[in-house]
Amino acid sequence: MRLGLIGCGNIGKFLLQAINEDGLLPGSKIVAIYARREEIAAPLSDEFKAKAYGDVDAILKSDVDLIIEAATVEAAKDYGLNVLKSGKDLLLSSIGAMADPDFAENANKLCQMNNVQLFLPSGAIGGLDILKSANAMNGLETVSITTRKPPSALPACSSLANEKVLFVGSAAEAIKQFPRNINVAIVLSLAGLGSERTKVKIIADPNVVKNIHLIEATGSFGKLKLEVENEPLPNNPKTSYLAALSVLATLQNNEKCVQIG
Ligand SMILES: NC(=O)C1=CN([C@@H]2O[C@H](COP(=O)(O)OP(=O)(O)OC[C@H]3O[C@@H](n4cnc5c(N)ncnc54)[C@H](O)[C@@H]3O)[C@@H](O)[C@H]2O)C=CC1
Ligand SMILES: O=C([O-])CC(=O)C(=O)O
Repeated sequence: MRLGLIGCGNIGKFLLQAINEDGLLPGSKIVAIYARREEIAAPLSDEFKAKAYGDVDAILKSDVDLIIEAATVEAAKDYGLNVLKSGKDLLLSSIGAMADPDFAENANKLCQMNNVQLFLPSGAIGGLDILKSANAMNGLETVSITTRKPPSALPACSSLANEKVLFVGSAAEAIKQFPRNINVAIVLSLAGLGSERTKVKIIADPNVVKNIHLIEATGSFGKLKLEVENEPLPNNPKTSYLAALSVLATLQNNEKCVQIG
């Protein structure tokens, strides 16, 4: 596979290292990168032997097979549909884009029309397999996620002495208010009850150093309780290491004949 990358921050650099340097996706390479600033793209282009492009359209005209978005929800919305229109597969890190009903509907249509695929990795959480099974006969009743992060991983709460609940509400509202911090709630919504019925609580907690996500669900299947204590990425406390790993794992699994889960 020839891969294109939009966004050269922490997840992007992790992928360049893992795929182009460490060979963790045999037969595939990131051959095209786009960062908004040339001074970011140029040294990465040299180091990882991936051509830096000045805009995304130029990458879409090249012979890449799949585009990885590792930028922001806004960027995912700006570029995502054009990627699918151009006949390339798309992998979104910023799954929050899918909370926009127009974007989600158009993305679905384009995938069908152009016979391309949209990959939505599980990111910094898990349990999506359970929710999908639990809802196979519409038996899922409640789904919630409680996210607890250090204040440095959340906006506008750097000097907290005690834990503070920043948000309680639907996943649809959470991603509007915290587009950089709660993409996990949207992938959870997509696997289960949708973004209006998925409940979210976000807590800034000065006593934790990890990004902790507690997922709870009930339904005819029984009950689910799953807590992930995520190590943050070294250069970005906002992003969990598992989120970057899940992008790599999705790419490693997408063409396998035997599909697990
Ligand atoms: N699904 C999940 O569990 C998670 C998803 N995410 C999503 O992944 C994204 C990337 O995460 P990180 O790499 O840790 O963030 P980061 O902040 O380290 O890197 C993002 C990079 O994208 C660049 N960027 C922003 N807008 C752009 C645009 N329009 N075009 C090209 N580049 C652009 C920024 O300059 C930055 O270098 C986050 O913004 C978030 O939306 C992050 C963590 C978990
Ligand atoms: O990395 C995490 O723990 C979750 C996150 O930022 C997101 O879902 O946007």
